[in-house]
Amino acid sequence: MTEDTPRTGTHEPGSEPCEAEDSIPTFPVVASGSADLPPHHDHCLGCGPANPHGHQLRVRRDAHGVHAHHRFDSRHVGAPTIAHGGAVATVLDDLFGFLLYTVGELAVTRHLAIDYLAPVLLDTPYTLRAHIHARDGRKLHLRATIENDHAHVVTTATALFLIVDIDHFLTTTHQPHHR
Ligand SMILES: CCCCCCCCCCCCCCCC(=O)SCCNC(=O)CCNC(=O)[C@H](O)C(C)(C)COP(=O)(O)OP(=O)(O)OC[C@H]1O[C@@H](n2cnc3c(N)ncnc32)[C@H](O)[C@@H]1OP(=O)(O)O
Repeated sequence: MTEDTPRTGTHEPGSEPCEAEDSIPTFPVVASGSADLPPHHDHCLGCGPANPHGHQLRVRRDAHGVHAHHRFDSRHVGAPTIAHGGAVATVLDDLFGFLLYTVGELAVTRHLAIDYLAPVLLDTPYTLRAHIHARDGRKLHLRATIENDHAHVVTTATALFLIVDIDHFLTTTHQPHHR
């Protein structure tokens, strides 16, 4: 761990931004019931407020994990009137990334699986929820749902995130893994 390593610890709601002065994102543990969690970084495709092409997801921690309210719009169209499955996956992957605020660690997606049970419609309100199903060492097994205003679940997702250290983001020589 170096002095550039993202900090972990307890975050008082609304007290400090996600990014340190040197622009290295931090993943402090954020208390349940707090206000919006900080975006991963300003230009994050899922949640960055400065990314005009992004989803600008706003996520809160709750007693079970994290949740968000979201509407897909015409930028995310797949089949007419329906959100593109890749856009839905983007938002779910990013939502999973907010669970890092419940563990206070850096982690990345190793596996993401999505069941599209019913179309996700454009310009329609949805509630997204994610929680940690199990932790096994550095493996985080995660689950998520998207439900409509009638409490019907339209999408479910599971993910395996692996905890990594800061060097993961600093090296440019990653080798692919073959399973
Ligand atoms: C300048 C600083 C910037 C900092 C900035 C921070 C930003 C933080 C942003 C977060 C924001 C989030 C946003 C959304 C989340 C993304 O978008 S993350 C981006 C997408 N993901 C990636 O790029 C990850 C690419 N993959 C990798 O780099 C490497 O594969 C990994 C994930 C580091 C894992 O490599 P590894 O450590 O060698 O692990 P590997 O041996 O493959 O597997 C580890 C274990 O998992 C098991 N496993 C693997 N796959 C499976 C599977 N499908 N099922 C079951 N088990 C499996 C293996 O069997 C193994 O088990 P054990 O043998 O240990 O018991």
